[in-house]
Amino acid sequence: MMYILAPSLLAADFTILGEQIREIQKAGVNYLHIDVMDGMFVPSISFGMPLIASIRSATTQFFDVHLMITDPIRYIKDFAECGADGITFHLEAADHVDEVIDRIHSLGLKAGLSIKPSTPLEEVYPYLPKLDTVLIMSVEPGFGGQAFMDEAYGRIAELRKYINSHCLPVKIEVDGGIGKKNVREVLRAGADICVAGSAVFKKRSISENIAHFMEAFHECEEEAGKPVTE
Ligand SMILES: O=C(CO)[C@@H](O)[C@H](O)COP(=O)(O)O
Ligand SMILES: [Fe+2]
Repeated sequence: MMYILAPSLLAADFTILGEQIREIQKAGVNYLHIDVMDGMFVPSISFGMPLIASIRSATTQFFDVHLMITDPIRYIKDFAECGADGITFHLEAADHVDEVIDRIHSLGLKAGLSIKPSTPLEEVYPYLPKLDTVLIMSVEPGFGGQAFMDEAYGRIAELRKYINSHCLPVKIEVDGGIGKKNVREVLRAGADICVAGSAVFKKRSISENIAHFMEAFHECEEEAGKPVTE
């Protein structure tokens, strides 16, 4: 099991964005989580295609685009063209979820489906065989820097149990309020990919912050690899 850290660009310092992206890559992290908000599906507006296209030329990292937008099918092609490697959209925002997944795959990208904290987990089950990732929101989507909602642990564990029992290769991504204090619990509950904005970009240096995550990842990887003894 190899865990993935997905630093969320939303918390970056945009005056030195290029430098910060290089620092993440230098620390060995090959993923960037890019939150797109439209002011409709969520109250806030973040950034869109021009920013993604601009940073695309600066890095080979996997661009994990998290669309918090209403009716996402309208923009899948645009996000593919500006450099997304994977697109995750919200189940609550799409009328025809299957169609959006198919559109993402037809453009050669990984497809992810996200649910808000109040959406019943079972609603993603019918789509699991087609998906590359499920993104469990551990905060209300819309803003960085919020506190992790503890109810997410049970949802992650339940989804992990379902995925394993059906032998599905889909990955579990968890987004919102993850830091060095709770990352181990998130992984133990069953996450594969941890999104972290504030905990990567704020307080200490990016490289120190990433080192804390890597330490937790290694510990939990060892734990998970251990034979179970009773
Ligand atoms: O999608 C979202 C928020 O809607 C997230 O990706 C946040 O940007 C994560 O930030 P932190 O909670 O880690 O600060
Ligand atoms: Fe996100």
